[in-house]
Amino acid sequence: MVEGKGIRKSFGDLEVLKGIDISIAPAEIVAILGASGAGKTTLLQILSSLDNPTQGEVFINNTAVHKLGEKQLARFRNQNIGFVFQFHQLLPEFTAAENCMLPALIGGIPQKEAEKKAQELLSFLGLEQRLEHKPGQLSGGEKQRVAVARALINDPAVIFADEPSGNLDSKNQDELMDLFINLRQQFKQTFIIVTHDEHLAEKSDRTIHMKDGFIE
Ligand SMILES: Nc1ncnc2c1ncn2[C@@H]1O[C@H](COP(=O)(O)OP(=O)(O)OP(=O)(O)O)[C@@H](O)[C@H]1O
Repeated sequence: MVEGKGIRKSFGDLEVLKGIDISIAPAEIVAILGASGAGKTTLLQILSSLDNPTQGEVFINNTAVHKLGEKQLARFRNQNIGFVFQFHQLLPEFTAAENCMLPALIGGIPQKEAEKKAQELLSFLGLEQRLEHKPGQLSGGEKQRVAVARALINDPAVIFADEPSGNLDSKNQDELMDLFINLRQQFKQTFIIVTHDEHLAEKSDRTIHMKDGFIE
């Protein structure tokens, strides 16, 4: 499903990723762990096509994403990938339902259909009473669930999450991981999650430990 071959990444003289080979199967939940500065976020950004490797290749769903042009890549991301970040990055002037449906509208789904899908997803995530709330009227856990719904709206095959629970208390952290496991069961998505939390990582199918730009 997601494959990185011989990935190296340098920022100027600093080599942050030093030759990484990684292969993640469909419907697998993988947690990437490691000390601060080990290169976890850099690897996630490259595997998810948000950044280019200095060397190496990335395949998502058998597509060589490093070879796509900018327009093709934007389209590919919209259709195939969901992103969840530590800070939910919801648009403050829009309601939960509007935030959730945005990627569907960008992908060309008609408004009514996008609305319906957003309602279904938010209800599935226990937010049926919050559809018209704006992010400022939601709790941290609720905001993060809206962000998860937004990541799921185009039925992506793979979800990349960078410290998705980093901003949540331990109860909400647990709930978020259980949600990912539940979603994988329902929709068979692949989840690749950068986390500092060993407890969360224990619930994943596989943990990958990074150290100084290598996989241990
Ligand atoms: N755009 C950039 N320009 C220069 N250096 C960068 C850039 N992005 C990351 N780095 C450096 O690359 C190294 C790895 O960063 P990265 O964010 O991948 O680590 P991480 O393992 O995710 O750490 P953390 O757990 O603290 O988020 C760090 O030393 C960081 O300073």
